[in-house]
Amino acid sequence: MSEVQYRQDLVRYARSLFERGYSSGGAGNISLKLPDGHILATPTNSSFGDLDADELSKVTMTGELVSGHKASKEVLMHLAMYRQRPACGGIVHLHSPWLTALSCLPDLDYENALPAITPYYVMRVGKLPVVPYIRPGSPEIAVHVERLSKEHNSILLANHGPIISGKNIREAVFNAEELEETAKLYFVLKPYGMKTLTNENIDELNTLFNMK
Ligand SMILES: O=C(O)[C@@H](O)C(=O)COP(=O)(O)O
Ligand SMILES: [Zn+2]
Repeated sequence: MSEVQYRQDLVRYARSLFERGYSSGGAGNISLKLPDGHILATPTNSSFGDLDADELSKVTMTGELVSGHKASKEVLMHLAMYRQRPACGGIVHLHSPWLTALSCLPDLDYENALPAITPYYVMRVGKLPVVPYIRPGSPEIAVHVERLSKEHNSILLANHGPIISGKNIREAVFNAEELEETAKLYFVLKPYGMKTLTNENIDELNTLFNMK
């Protein structure tokens, strides 16, 4: 695939997320790994709805701008995740409504904010650890993300939103969609209580269908 195609892919997935309400205004950022080892990211203050493929920020793995507009203020957080997950090819950070609502709950389990309520959530994500609230753009977020990324493809930033990775941008978006749906289910079920999968159920899924 050429770099032009990677750029078009990023623009297309961003627009799709925007049109379906996963991101609004200038919220969120996306990146992917290019075959040359550089990272292509959304510029700071850009909207997922109207990205220009030629203006995307191309940065080195240490964050220097190679071309395009100034990168997202969260680029260090993305780079921390790529460093810890060598097979990762795409990352999305969203302010999607259900996950952002989840990130604001007072009684969050910081080890795992979303229990194993469905098999597909277990296959794609499994566990969702939480980083305590830190202001957006702080390099300190990257330190926490680096600590958690080795074991987890998705992390929730308290009072902010999720950062979600995948083998490529398509998989990262699929994981984000599954996670957002699971957060929605969690809120729908919370007043009634919910039956979660057993450790045996989870082990079986991880053996047969691990997509993480
Ligand atoms: O919440 C924030 O301010 C950032 O995390 C964000 O989502 C958008 O920042 P930029 O990518 O720098 O526009
Ligand atoms: Zn954000």
